[in-house]
Amino acid sequence: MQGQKIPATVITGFLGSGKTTMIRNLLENADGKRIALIINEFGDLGVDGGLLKGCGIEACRDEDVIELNNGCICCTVADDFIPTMTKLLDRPDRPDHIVIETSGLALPQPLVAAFNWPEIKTQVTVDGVVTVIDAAAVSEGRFADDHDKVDAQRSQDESLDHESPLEELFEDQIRAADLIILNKTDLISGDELDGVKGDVQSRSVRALNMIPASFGRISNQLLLGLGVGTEQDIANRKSHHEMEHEAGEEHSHDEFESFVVGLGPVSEPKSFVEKLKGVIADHDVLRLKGFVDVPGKPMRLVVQAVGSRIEHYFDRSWHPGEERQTRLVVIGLHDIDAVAIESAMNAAAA
Ligand SMILES: Nc1nc2c(ncn2[C@@H]2O[C@H](COP(=O)(O)OP(=O)(O)OP(=O)(O)O)[C@@H](O)[C@H]2O)c(=O)[nH]1
Repeated sequence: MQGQKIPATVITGFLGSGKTTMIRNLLENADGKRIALIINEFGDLGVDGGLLKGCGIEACRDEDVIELNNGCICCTVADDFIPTMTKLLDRPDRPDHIVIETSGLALPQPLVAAFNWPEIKTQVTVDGVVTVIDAAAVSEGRFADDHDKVDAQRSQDESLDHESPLEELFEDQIRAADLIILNKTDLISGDELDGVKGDVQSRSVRALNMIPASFGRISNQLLLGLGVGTEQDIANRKSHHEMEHEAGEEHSHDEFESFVVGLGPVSEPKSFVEKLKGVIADHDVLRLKGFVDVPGKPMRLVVQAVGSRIEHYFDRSWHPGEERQTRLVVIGLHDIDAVAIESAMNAAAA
């Protein structure tokens, strides 16, 4: 029992694993609970907040959706997260539950540790860390594909301790978890799911609690009310980066790069999306998402790509007075060729 403290659920998981989709489901089933959302994204375009704000779900009031877009939450704890939490806690109408969506590149550990800061420790506790995993991506080996190369590098240089940045993050997010959602099971077979479970468990010394799901459809009874108080156990869940930091290395997100591409109106969205698939494949784009202005359509088009999988749909009407724009955020590894990608996207939109 955590007394009168407000429970906060931290939802983490790699880029595009399905965090926002799961949160939407959670809000749709809020059952009268007042839930405040803190959403952190990598990249300057608040797509997740933009999708949740005004989504029409009764439990999702615009003032309860707080966006933190000044970098990954794990690096901006003191400047962004703590002041945001204190402001939220000072409101006269305090929420029943707080849900924090980290960016797909965030290490959850520093965020969870922040709940031990005196400003918030007496008022909030971490109900649990929920890590969403793209089971289809794991099954395709997207987080482990550099093993041979890394092992070869290690054998050349004894001091080298780095796995691929994707694999390290994947493991850090698993190690922080109280509950793991193996999402996107609609894309894999039962045998593949068993393989994913084995792979994920092999990355943690603790026995993991894993639930398979598709489109984040999990009962709130399973998701909320874990009652763990994870902040008290954070010392046992060290990330690769914390261990490296103890060895004198600094944590940064230098391995990843994001930029926003602004384009003109797109009159042929189907063909645009087909061409984007090629751009993503040619340039190893990890994540691409944003909004598209389709002339003659009253609705805003959402484009979402996770690796080679791409989706597009109209989500809501452009608001009166809102500028109709085509803006997409692109995320990749640090050597991604932003100039070539921007020019290819311009060509795709033409
Ligand atoms: N097939 C399938 N697609 C899914 C599932 N869950 C989410 N998606 C799709 O995956 C894409 C990314 O989902 P999001 O919920 O935005 O993922 P996210 O983790 O919030 O993404 P970031 O915040 O960018 O890291 C969207 O196109 C979703 O529709 C699922 O279970 N199955």
